[in-house]
Amino acid sequence: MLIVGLTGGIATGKSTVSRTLREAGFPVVDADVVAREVVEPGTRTLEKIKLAFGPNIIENGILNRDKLGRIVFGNQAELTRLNTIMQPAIRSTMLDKIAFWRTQQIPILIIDIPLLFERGYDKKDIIDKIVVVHTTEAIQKSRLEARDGLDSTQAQNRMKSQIPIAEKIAGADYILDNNGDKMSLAVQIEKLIIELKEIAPKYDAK
Ligand SMILES: CC(C)(COP(=O)(O)OP(=O)(O)OC[C@H]1O[C@@H](n2cnc3c(N)ncnc32)[C@H](O)[C@@H]1O)[C@@H](O)C(=O)NCCC(=O)NCCS
Ligand SMILES: Nc1ncnc2c1ncn2[C@@H]1O[C@H](COP(=O)(O)OP(=O)(O)OP(=O)(O)O)[C@@H](O)[C@H]1O
Repeated sequence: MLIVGLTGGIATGKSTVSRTLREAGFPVVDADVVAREVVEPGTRTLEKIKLAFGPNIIENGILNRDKLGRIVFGNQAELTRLNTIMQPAIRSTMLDKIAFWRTQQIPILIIDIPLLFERGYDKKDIIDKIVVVHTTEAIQKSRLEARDGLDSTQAQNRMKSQIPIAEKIAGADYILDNNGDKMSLAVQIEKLIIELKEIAPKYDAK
């Protein structure tokens, strides 16, 4: 199985790309979805978050994501505290999902993971090829503000919580430029699919 890591900066278009890949028939493991699963009501990770950030971070058993986002984005110490709790749980669930897909005899698995580089998934021990979807910072910021209803400072804080996109591009095997319209992105994705299908047989025995 060829494992393809899809990453980029916040709001540069990963979900838009992974949606298209899913529609084209590729299974996708989404780290943002996993990050929600591991804090579902009753989980040990949610309990740890409650201990670290106080009981008010949970309302009716459910994590208040907006409140936690306001605490951690823009405050490195708090973000590190959250990451220390979340990352082991996210990693272990991701590995379980990858192990499941290995039993399904599929040629290509897509891993949509915003923090691929930040979390060391670029070592090629798990992920074989890296796709980076990028935009300019100005476009990234305006799409982020529009999608999530954030003000300029909140958007900037979230962007600054990740390594610069130029470093991600430097580590990419495939690059998708999402500064244009969605049609331009779709054309690049079609080309990417052809290239991935070409190399996938080399990973059959893996
Ligand atoms: C702080 C939380 C509750 C805010 O939730 P919210 O629903 O507002 O955002 P969501 O989870 O949808 O994330 C949106 C984007 O923010 C960025 N982001 C999320 N967590 C982080 C982080 N720890 N560091 C840097 N960027 C992050 C990613 O690009 C992600 O796609 C949430 O982001 C969280 O639990 N983060 C820690 C878990 C994590 O590392 N997730 C990323 C998966 S690898
Ligand atoms: N080419 C494009 N033209 C206009 N808007 C776009 C384009 N690509 C993506 N968008 C919009 O930009 C926003 C961010 O895209 P998307 O949600 O795919 O980013 P993401 O990288 O998955 O974000 P996150 O890191 O938060 O998960 C969305 O509202 C999406 O519809």
